[in-house]
Amino acid sequence: MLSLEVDGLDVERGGRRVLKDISLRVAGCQAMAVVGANGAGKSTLLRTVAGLIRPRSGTIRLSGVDGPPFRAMHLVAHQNAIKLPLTADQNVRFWIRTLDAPDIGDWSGNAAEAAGAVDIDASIESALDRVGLLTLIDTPAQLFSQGQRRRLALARLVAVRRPVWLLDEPTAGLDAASRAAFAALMAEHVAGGGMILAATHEPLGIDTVTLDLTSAAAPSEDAAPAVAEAE
Ligand SMILES: Nc1ncnc2c1ncn2[C@@H]1O[C@H](COP(=O)(O)OP(=O)(O)OP(=O)(O)O)[C@@H](O)[C@H]1O
Repeated sequence: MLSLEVDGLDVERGGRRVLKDISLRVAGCQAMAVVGANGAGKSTLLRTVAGLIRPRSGTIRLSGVDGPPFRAMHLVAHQNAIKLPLTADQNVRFWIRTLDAPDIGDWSGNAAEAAGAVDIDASIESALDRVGLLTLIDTPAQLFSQGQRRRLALARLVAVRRPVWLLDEPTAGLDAASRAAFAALMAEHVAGGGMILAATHEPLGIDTVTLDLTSAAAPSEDAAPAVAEAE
């Protein structure tokens, strides 16, 4: 059973305590919205769970997948991580070739996918279609608007199936129709056994449990630990 458990996480950045005693539990089929004021530590939490920041103390345990945890996760951060001179097709093709991880096991129950039996061209088209970019498949990303660049970044989630989505303000810059389409995508991911941990300032349009980091932004010694449990 897919499960993410974070216990007693303390993180310092620039010599300052940013997260203090954060604990959370999320299982497969669940989504958690991480909320809080600017600077509360939402991005820091996602980056720490992704293994990009070493915590001062605390534990992060992902169970229910084979192989190293980072290969089971997608982090879509503020930076879109797309290659501007490449077309939409070439960007998605690059992700499939570099990020595909058949060694994480059959977490979604799709044995063909887990065995790597996928058609790359079909995967690219389907991913771009899901984010409304199929008509721009051969257009270089540098000609895309900011919202289109964000949608291309999100296409990675469809093109390369990974069970844990760490999303940093995923709907920033998206219009209403794109937000609704992405909400449908997140709902499908969760219904298929996946997990979402999303930092956000706005409702995601799916069922979530909430972890509010506001109290962690200026921790005092007697502050209650921030704990969220997904039921
Ligand atoms: N690279 C860094 N070096 C030092 N301090 C940092 C760094 N990045 C962030 N911080 C500090 O860590 C704290 C938390 O930042 P973080 O980006 O995690 O907040 P956030 O809740 O995601 O904010 P926002 O809602 O504005 O995106 C802030 O006080 C910030 O100044």
